[in-house]
This record gives sequence, structure tokens and C-alpha cells, in this order.
Amino acid sequence: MSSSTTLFSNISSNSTSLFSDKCTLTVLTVSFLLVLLVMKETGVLKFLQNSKLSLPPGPPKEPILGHLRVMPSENQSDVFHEWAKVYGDVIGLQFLGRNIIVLDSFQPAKELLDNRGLYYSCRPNFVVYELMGISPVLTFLRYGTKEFFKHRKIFQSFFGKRESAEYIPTQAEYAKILAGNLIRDPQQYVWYLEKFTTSVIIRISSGYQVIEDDDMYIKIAHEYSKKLNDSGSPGNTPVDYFPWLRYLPSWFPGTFYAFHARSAYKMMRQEFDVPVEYVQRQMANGTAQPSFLLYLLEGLNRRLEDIEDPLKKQTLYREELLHIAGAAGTVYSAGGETAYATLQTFILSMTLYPEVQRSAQEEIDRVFGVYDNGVSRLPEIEDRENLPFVECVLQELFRWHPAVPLGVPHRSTSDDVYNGMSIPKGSIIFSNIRGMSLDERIYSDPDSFNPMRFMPKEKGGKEEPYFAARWGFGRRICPGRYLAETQLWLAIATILATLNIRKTRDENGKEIEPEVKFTDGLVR
Ligand code: HEM
Repeated sequence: MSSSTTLFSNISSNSTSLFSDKCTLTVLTVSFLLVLLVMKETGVLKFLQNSKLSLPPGPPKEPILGHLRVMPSENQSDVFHEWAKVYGDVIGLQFLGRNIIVLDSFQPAKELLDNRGLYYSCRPNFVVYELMGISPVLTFLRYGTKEFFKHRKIFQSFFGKRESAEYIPTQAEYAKILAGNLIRDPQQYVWYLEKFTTSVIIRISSGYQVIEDDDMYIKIAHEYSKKLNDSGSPGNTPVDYFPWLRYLPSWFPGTFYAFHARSAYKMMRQEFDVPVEYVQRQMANGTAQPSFLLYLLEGLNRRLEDIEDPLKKQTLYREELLHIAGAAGTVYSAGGETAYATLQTFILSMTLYPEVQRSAQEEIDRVFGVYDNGVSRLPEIEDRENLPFVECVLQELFRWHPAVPLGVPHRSTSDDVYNGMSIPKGSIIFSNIRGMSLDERIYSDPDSFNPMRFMPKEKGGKEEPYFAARWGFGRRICPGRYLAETQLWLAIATILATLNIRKTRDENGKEIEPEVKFTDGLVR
């Protein structure tokens, strides 16, 4: 009896202690999980995890100033690429209290900006551009705002793949005019390339037809891009970092770009407002041609018809007109400059690589016969797939010297960890598109212009992949890419079919070697 009692009491006391231990454990586990959950929700957990991790490696920095004094003031994309060879393809820089992450190869850029796009799609402050009157434009709008989604939707519904195909006849018409101008006056080729790209984009966006060489819209577009190129590294000037600098007098250090921006304001606004006024006049006369602006202004008129209150009507009109002007201005500034830069690169590549030009022309001649021999016609967009080498020339243009070498900077909106490296919330992310184009793990001899690299092996090529970074990344990928590709293809196919591009000669008939030099700025 006693032994059984003892046994029972032992069992009972064991089970009680076991039960209470289990209970304590459960309470502890639940509390721990709750604390973790609260820490996760409030971001404390990520902060603690990240604070143990270090930022991506980068060049040595100084106390307080960080990397300020080593930041390159020119050729940033090339300097970053050289650094990547030493520190790896994710580089961390710090200055003026900011973290800057440079992504120098495709894989991390795709992982962060595309796969984790929810947290990497914002933009830094572009205070200088705002002071210049460049607002509201999709390129610089913050991700997640009502305005962002509104502008992005407008672009996607007007410049999607199917919609862009509708502009092909206009692009083809202007490509022929371009070839004619180049044949007539080859010395002025830079001017005619600019005229071509501006004419196409202004026609699509406002229905306006550029005819004369001294056209007002071309002058506006030209001045606009000049002022933009002189306005410092995008989102990266002291005024962008410390917006209060804009209120200080111009002699105060760091205020230079605020002063520059204010003095450019009136001129810059013309790029946005003049085409809107033109289309409004045409609408009033009943002569407006189909265009991006007509589509937006008609949509606004329909919305206004439903509003009775004159004050509400007036407010909506003012607000929406600003957005319409901003969206149309984005089309000229984002679409004209980039295509113009790419075509200049095309001319340069053809002078430096005459054998590439010959191969492309032989392909065209094989398909169409020799132009001007009565047996030929000019290439049309339907011929694109029958001209694989011309296609490779276009794709190599996107890779060899990308028009937007550092992309448009993104900004992260959450603390993150990538490959054991901390990427703090608020980091400015540069996708070094130029650096990616030089990746020797993907492209053999990347400095040389070699369209054959993309051709199939059985045709003597290397089957290297097309340059995937050319349009940027994720939720900010270029919405004008379909429009741009057809325009550029038509221009280069028409030029190759009708002209021979070669180096100019000096008075002794000796070829002058062109200088390979690109401008700095958002677009080179
Ligand atoms: C050769 C021609 C072009 C090139 C190389 C190019 C390249 C790019 C690149 C690299 C970006 C940055 C994407 C990112 O942030 O990751 C971009 C953005 C953009 N592009 Fe293009 N682009 C071209 C033509 C065009 C055209 C024709 C249009 C307009 C019709 C256009 C409109 C835009 C806009 C609005 C953005 C900003 C998108 C956003 O922030 O959400 N682009 N482009």
C-alpha cells in the first residue's frame, strides 16, 4: 500500500512537474513568438538582424564624409564598373548620411529590382528637376502613389506592344525622310538624327508635323535636353539630398543646382505646355490629329461634362491639365533623347566597324536586291524577322554603349538582406546598365561592337543572350520599349539599305579617326 501510494504520489508529482514544465514551455514559446511577431511587424527584428550584417563592400571611406570625396564626378558608370572588379558586383557607398548601392551585374539587379520589386521601386527625391518644372512626370514619381499608378496606366494603355504597332507607318515615313536628308547633306547627320527622333515623338504625342529645319519644337526639345544634361547627376546633387538648400542664397555652398534649376524653369515648362496649347487650339478649330494628347484631352473633356459645379469643374481641369502636360512631356523627354543617343552610337559603330556594316548591307541586298536598281524596295517592319543580322546590329547597339548607362535610380522602402549583406531602407539603388553590358562572364570581348555574338553557332555566332538590362527593371521598366525598338529598327534598316557610312577625310584624303567620347548625364 505504502509503496503503491509512494509510487502513485511519485507518478503524480512527476506528472505535475512535467505538466507545469510543459505549460511554462508553451507560455514561453507563445510569448517568444508574440515578441518576434511584434518585432517583425515593427521592423525591429530586421533592424537587429541587419545591424549585425554589414553593408555591401566598397572603396575605403573617410569618417563623417564617407565616400563623398571618392565619388566620381564624371564617367560614373565606368568608374563603378572598375570598382566592381575589386569589391564585387554589389557595391555599398555612403555619403551625406545616405546609403548608395550600385548593382553591377544582371543577377542581383533582377533579384532585387524585379523579384523583390515591391520594396525596390520607389525613386529618390529629384528636387532639382522639380525646381526646373519637370513635374509630375512618371520617371520621377514615387512608387505606390495615386499619381504613379495613374501615369503608369496611361503609358501602358497608349504604348503597349499592340498600341505601339499603330505608330509604325509614322515611324517608317520619317525614317525615309531621315535617309533622304542624310543622302542630301551628310555633314549635318547629327542634326538630322535629332530632327528625326523629335519629329516622330512630337507627331505621336501631339499630332504636330515638323517640316522646317528651324522648327520651334525641335528648338525647345534641344534646349530642354541641354539644360537637363547640365543639371548634375540625377537625384544625386546636394540639393536633392538636402532640399532646404534651395531656400539659401546662391553664394551658399551646395546651392548651385537649385539656382541653375530656377533659371531654367521658364524654358523647361515650354516642353510641357506648348504642345498642350497647340492641341487645344487644334481641337477648338476641329483640325486635331489623333495623338496621345488628343486622347487625354478628350478624356478630360468627357469627365468635365459630367460635373455641374463650376468650381469643381475648374479645380479638376487645372489639376488634370497639369498631369496631362506632365505625361506628354515625359514622352518627348524620355523618348526623344534616348533614341537620338542610340542612333548616334549607330553611326559611330558603323564608322568604326565597316565590316559589320558590309555584312548587314549584304543581308539586306540578299533579301531585297540592290536598292535603286529598279528591283528593290526599302525594308519594312514585316521584314524584321528575315533580317537576323540587322536585328543583331540593333541588339548590339543596346549593349555596346547603353543610352541610359546608370539607369534611373530606384530607392528601397524596406530594410533587406541580400547574400548576407544589409541593404537599409531608403538606400538609393543604381543599376549600372553599362557595367552589366561589359560582364565578361556573359559577353566575350565586351568592348568590341560585334553583332555576331548573338547569332546561332551554326551560323558562326556565339549564341550570347540579348542584353536584358537595356530597358531597366521590374515595376519601373521602360514603358516606351516597344515604340523605341520599332523606331530604331526602321531607322537603321533604312539607313543601311540606302547609304554607306564611313569616316570623314581630311584635305589630304586621309581618314580622320573619330573620337569615342560619350557625354555624362541621365542619357549619354
Ligand atoms: C532607346 C530608347 C530607350 C531606352 C534605351 C530607354 C531606357 C529606359 C531605362 C533604362 C529606364 C529606367 C527603368 C528603371 O527605372 O529601371 C527607362 C524608363 C522610362 N522610359 Fe525609356 N527608354 C527608351 C525609350 C523610351 C520611349 C520612346 C519612351 C516613351 C514613349 C520612354 C519612356 C520611359 C518612361 C516614362 C520611363 C520611366 C518609367 C517609370 O519610372 O516608371 N522610354 N527607359
